[in-house]
Amino acid sequence: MSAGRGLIPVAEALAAVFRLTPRMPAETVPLEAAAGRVLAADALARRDQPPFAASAMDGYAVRAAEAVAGARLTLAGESAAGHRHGGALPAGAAIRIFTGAPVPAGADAILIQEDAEAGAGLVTVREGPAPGAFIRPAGGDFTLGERLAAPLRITPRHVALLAAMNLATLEVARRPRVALIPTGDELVTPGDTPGPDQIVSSNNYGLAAMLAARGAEPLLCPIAADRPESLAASLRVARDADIVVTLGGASVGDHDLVAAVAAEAGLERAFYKIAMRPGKPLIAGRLGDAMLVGLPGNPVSAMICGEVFLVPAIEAAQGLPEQPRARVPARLAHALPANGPREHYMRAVLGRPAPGAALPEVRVFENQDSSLLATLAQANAVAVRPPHAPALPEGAEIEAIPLDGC
Ligand SMILES: Nc1nc2c(c(=O)[nH]1)N[C@H]1C(S)=C(S)[C@@H](COP(=O)(O)OP(=O)(O)OC[C@H]3O[C@@H](n4cnc5c(N)ncnc54)[C@H](O)[C@@H]3O)O[C@H]1N2
Ligand code: MOO
Repeated sequence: MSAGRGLIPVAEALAAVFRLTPRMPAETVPLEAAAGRVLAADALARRDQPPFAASAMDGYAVRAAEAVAGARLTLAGESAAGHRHGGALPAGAAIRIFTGAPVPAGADAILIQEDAEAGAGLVTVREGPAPGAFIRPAGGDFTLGERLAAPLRITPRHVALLAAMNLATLEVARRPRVALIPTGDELVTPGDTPGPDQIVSSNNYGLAAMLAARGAEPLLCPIAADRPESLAASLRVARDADIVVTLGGASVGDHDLVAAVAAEAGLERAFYKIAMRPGKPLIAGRLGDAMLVGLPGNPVSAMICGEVFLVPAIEAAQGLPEQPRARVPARLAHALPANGPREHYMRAVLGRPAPGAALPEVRVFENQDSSLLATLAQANAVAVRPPHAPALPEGAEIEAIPLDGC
């Protein structure tokens, strides 16, 4: 089906963005700075964990065959976490032991203290443990050389594991530097006093937050005025970044300068104008060693193009697989009209399944005007409609991209 006059399909545009995306070299960071970064080389455990058979409970290390109900065992010493008992367990004896302490040689079970009575150098067994009870075998968690394979986005759970593996530093992909250049005489910085015809620049801040959450280092550039020299100067400064993102000025109006000024600056354009709503005037290409992405100015267009193109690019730049945003199937809570020629990314709220239904329910905002940031903030997903999709009744299945871990 036609994507609409000369507009390229979203999937093709994303494939081009992946081809343009620069891949980041590895750098070494301390463990405490590793969360959120992408592991660039396999991390290998530097020891077994636990490094010795350890007690899982407070009680007595015993031989299960001797520690039967009614038996009286001689108390022969103590093993605490960090201070093992020097010798082996003598015959007919028990060794006091605490959680995390090494199990003495000869012991094969832990008699928990609730099942014993102690006094006068003796331990009387109330209920005997099964062989192996409450002993964590050496290497039961992981063993020397066991690996956490790259590439991998490091979560707090991985940080705990990497610390236990005795790794103080890690090889991770460098953060891609993303220069964000807002354009337009109408813009002022948040906190400034706008003139009567001015508005506050929002796209650069929203995108900086979005991309930083995916591991990028955003660089907030000054607002470029609607004059070619101003934008050209911004591009000269920004091209040292890995990814240069212009905001606004992408369309066809007399003051929309990005395509012309970027071409003048040496942009090797990969595409301009895509079959996406919102986001039609998207531009991408290579500018020196950087990828340039020219986002539309309408705030929702910029943010949704950020989610659909820049988030996957930032992940790929850090060595993660080239993947479009994950979609989930959902059930429409209401009917939708037929779609036009552009793939439509509709702000929506994804909720629980309706009673008796398997799929989550999705409600699409009625007003999808690409200037409305309030509805974007209320949305937790975007429902996606292919070009020329037919009208859908209530209850029809539709795909949605969950946002922000929804
Ligand atoms: N005749 C046509 N007009 C328009 C077309 C078209 O095909 N033919 N496309 C429309 C579409 S779709 C979009 S999207 C916009 C995109 O235009 P630009 O990328 O050139 O964006 P601007 O004109 O610079 O700005 C649009 C709008 O967004 C506001 N804006 C810009 N930057 C920011 C910012 N950093 N923070 C907040 N708001 C921003 C700007 O003030 C405008 O209101 O073009 C349509 N027009
Ligand atoms: O593509 Mo524009 O982004 O429809 O508003």
